[in-house]
Amino acid sequence: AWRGIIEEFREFLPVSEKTPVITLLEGNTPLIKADNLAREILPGLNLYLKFEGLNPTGSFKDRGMTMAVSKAVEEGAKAVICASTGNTSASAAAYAAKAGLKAVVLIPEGKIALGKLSQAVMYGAEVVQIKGNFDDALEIVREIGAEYPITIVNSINPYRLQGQKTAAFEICEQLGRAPDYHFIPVGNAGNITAYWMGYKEYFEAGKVDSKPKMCGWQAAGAAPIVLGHPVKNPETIATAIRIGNPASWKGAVNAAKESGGFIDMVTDEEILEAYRLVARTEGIFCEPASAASIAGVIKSVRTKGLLKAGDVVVCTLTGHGLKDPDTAISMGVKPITLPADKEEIVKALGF
Ligand SMILES: Cc1ncc(COP(=O)(O)O)c(/C=C/C(=O)C(=O)O)c1O
Repeated sequence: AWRGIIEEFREFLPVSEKTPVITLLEGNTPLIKADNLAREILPGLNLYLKFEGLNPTGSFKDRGMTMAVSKAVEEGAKAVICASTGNTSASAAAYAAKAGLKAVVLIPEGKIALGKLSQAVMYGAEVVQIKGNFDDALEIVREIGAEYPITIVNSINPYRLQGQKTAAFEICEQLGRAPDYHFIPVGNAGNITAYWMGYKEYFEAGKVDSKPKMCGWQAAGAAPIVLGHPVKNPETIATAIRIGNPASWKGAVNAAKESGGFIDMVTDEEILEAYRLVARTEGIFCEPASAASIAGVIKSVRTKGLLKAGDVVVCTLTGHGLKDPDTAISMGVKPITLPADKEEIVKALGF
């Protein structure tokens, strides 16, 4: 039975027998062949979706958090802290609860998806909504972590990237090879950095004989790496990646360059088109930020002529759609309301 990513990938992780393993059995998420979606974008494309929304707290953050919290316990920490657009705080709160640690989370007031806030609250974190954005919150967390005995578990904590690189290992095992391209959303840029680390390690270990081109996607209103400068007031409906000054900026640029890939951006409209399309063609409900990777595939085909039939492309869908019910309801097909009368309903449905 699956024992969580630390036990499954121990040989590739900075853990020893002294490391307590705090796990919610994260990882082992499905790699789904998306033939219906591929047909809508580019017939013949071998498109796979790594659905990280099926992790214990509904996002990829659990991979990094099992490592960061296990190492925090090993080092005698009593409390953890993070800034978050939502998913990091949900995951930190859950793993802290499992570990018996206190969790303090700083989130941008009014800019966190409902599902994520409900998780941080339920897992028992101290939830602080700041009058500012994620970048402001991260700055404060860096200062607090430097002055007080509390472990920062944002992806500036190297153990987070160590845990997150295991998704690349799983993809290589599931595909039996590395993909030609890996498309991924980019916010604080830890995940694209972690995946590239993972693909390189698996290649160097002789587990695969190639590495993918890393293709990162920012939201047009929050695209500091694409623009080449921090964005003071980032704005996007994909609130998970509403970040103006990514902590792993260098790692992301390095991943794109070393792999022969790139970092580009997609508009909110393109993100929402992809968000709806993947749900309607594949029955997969991801959150808006995750759909940036699919919007990137669509843009790459439509405007960049980048991909061709036969290419093996993996998109990471980073979070579950249930995280952000408000966006789903506002962007989905409107429900109709009718009296509880069969005839009325049958008529309205045009049977
Ligand atoms: C669904 C979802 N998709 C993509 C990203 C971007 O990953 P990174 O580029 O590694 O930051 C996030 C990130 C969220 C936070 O940064 C946070 O929770 O504080 C996310 O939740």
